Amino acid sequence: MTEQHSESFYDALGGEPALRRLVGSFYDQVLVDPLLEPVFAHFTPTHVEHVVVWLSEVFGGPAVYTERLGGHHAVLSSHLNLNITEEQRARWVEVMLATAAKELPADELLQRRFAEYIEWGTRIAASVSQPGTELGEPGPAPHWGWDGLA
Ligand code: HEM
Repeated sequence: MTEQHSESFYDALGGEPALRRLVGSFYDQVLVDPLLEPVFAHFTPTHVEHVVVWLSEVFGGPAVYTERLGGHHAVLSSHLNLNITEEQRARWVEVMLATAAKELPADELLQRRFAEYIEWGTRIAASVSQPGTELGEPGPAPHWGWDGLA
């Protein structure tokens, strides 16, 4: 943890309520975006809640995704065979970061670390989404904070 941030990354970003606002607003935009909407043809309302729970765990909140929703392996599996293009990945990032700028605190390091996770995570999602991917055992859920990937 850096000197100027005594609060945990999770608390600083506003915990689960902030992530719920972020993800809700994000999918409102994704589901009407011409490039992204076709990828989310099988979207369900539980999707939003599951992404909130995943992001909470990654950023230092409770490990509920690992305990109840299948953990890292399940998140990666959700993206298998989606065939996400680089254009779609980049658009996903663009919408997410624009939403984070509005919904998360205007702390420069917090926004930067969040953006780094999003860049990293979307590259993995797009990579495993290509045909023929075999996941193997991906290990525990990643953790991300003031110093990036823990
Ligand atoms: C940091 C990046 C990402 C995170 C944290 C993430 C997180 C998740 C999670 C937690 C789920 C499971 C939802 C559930 O259980 O219902 C999921 C599913 C999904 N994700 Fe992502 N995702 C990321 C990137 C992407 C990208 C870049 C795309 C496409 C452009 C994408 C498209 C999808 C789709 C279509 C599903 C639903 C698959 C189905 O129908 O079950 N994701 N994602």
